[in-house]
Amino acid sequence: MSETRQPLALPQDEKVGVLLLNLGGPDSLEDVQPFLFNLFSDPDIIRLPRLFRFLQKPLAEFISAARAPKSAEGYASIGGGSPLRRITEEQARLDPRILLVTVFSFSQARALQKSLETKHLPATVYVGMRYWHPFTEEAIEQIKKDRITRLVVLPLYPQFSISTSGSSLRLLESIFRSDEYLVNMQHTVIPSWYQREGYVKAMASLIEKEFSKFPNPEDVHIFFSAHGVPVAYVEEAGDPYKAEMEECVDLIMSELRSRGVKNVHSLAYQSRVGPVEWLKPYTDVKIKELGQNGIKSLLAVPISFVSEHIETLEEIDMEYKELALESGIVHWGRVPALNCDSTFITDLADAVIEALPYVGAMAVSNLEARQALVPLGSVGELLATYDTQRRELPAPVAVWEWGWTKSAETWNGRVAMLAVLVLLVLEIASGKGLLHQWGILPS
Ligand SMILES: C=CC1=C(C)c2cc3[nH]c(cc4nc(cc5[nH]c(cc1n2)c(C)c5CCC(=O)O)C(CCC(=O)O)=C4C)c(C)c3C=C
Ligand SMILES: [Fe+2]
Repeated sequence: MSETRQPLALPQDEKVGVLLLNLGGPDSLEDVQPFLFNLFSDPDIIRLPRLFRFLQKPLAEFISAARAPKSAEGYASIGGGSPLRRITEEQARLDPRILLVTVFSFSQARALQKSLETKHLPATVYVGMRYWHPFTEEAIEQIKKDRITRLVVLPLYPQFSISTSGSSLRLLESIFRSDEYLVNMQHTVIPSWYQREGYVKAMASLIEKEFSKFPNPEDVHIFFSAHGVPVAYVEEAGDPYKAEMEECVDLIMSELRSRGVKNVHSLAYQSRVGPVEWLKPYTDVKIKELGQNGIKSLLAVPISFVSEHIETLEEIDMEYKELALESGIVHWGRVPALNCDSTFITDLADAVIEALPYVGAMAVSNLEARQALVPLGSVGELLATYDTQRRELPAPVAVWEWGWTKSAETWNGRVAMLAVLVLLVLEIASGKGLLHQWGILPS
């Protein structure tokens, strides 16, 4: 973690790139529905049975239209769009002059590039989002234009999940496979990094700092809230997310204990959508329970994401805060996201430098890499270590809300259109049906 690391001995014609992968979020309210469409088109978010894969896009169209009004309300309440792009771009390439002016809004990409320069590694840091601009495909185009020869792929999720880093890596795999330049470009992936000392210390420091804002810091309940995933991801597809999350919380708590912090803590999962069972305890249920049990001071710690986003700014800061106060909690606090925290960014830079020797090499020969739940390696090697059978998973999102609602008529129309589409596809595929009988389609 020192700034005085020796320059890396790289051949002169090597050009190093770092690709930060992230989720992406709508820049404006008009972007909400197309953003949701991209999200629900992802088979790692809604995995349909093989026979029904052709319905992925119509279904995504349907669900995104259904969810857009509620989702847009959330984005409207945080200023009309997601701050994710701005923060992530700033995380890549930090310009210290501008930092003095607007400290908080600085993106991780800028910061990481600056930190790598300080550590004598000239590298270009790119941002590739999964569901919105700048898309991963756009970042890859730039990487090709810049003639990058060694690439370190760094998903900006501390813990690995099939639905986040896994989905981004699957997309990368398909892009890499279909391009001659990329097939030959050497790369490695840092699949998860919640166990890194710098990350753990940075999180512990942020938590400690918030304590001082409470009247009785020793009574504060530390409440880790992670984004949930459906239970089936963990139990049926082998997603390591839950195990990594629990280990991550243990590591941060051990660091706090070593600093003399004795506070009680708990972990819950937020942001579930749809009717299927998600990881428990649910954040809202747990908050109520803590209130009923007489907890008066609660410090919420968002743990699955390193940037401020809709689920910190709206769900935690507004919805959960209100619920906590209604449940009897008197003193509420929230730990800010790491964003461009210098300990964190410096540690990410170290992670990149440590991963570089594995670019193009089989990381499984490295003991430390092998011990991780998801080992360091190339995109292909990584995807071979988990979820290999790509089992069918229940759709996490409600496709239909029963009951006579205001939008029922619109939805009847949409359902009818969807049914016609399904019948049409089935008829074309089978060569049989009414349209063939009536001579509308040739036999
Ligand atoms: C580790 C983080 C995340 C996991 C795991 C995750 C899984 C997951 N998410 C959905 C559905 C939605 N996610 C949405 C937004 C969103 N999700 C994450 C992170 C994780 N998701 C972030 C950071 C964001 C916000 C981006 C931003 O704009 O700031 C949304 C859209 C918002 C909404 O309508 O609530 C949906 C929908 C599923 C189904 C899932 C696991 C299967
Ligand atoms: Fe999500």
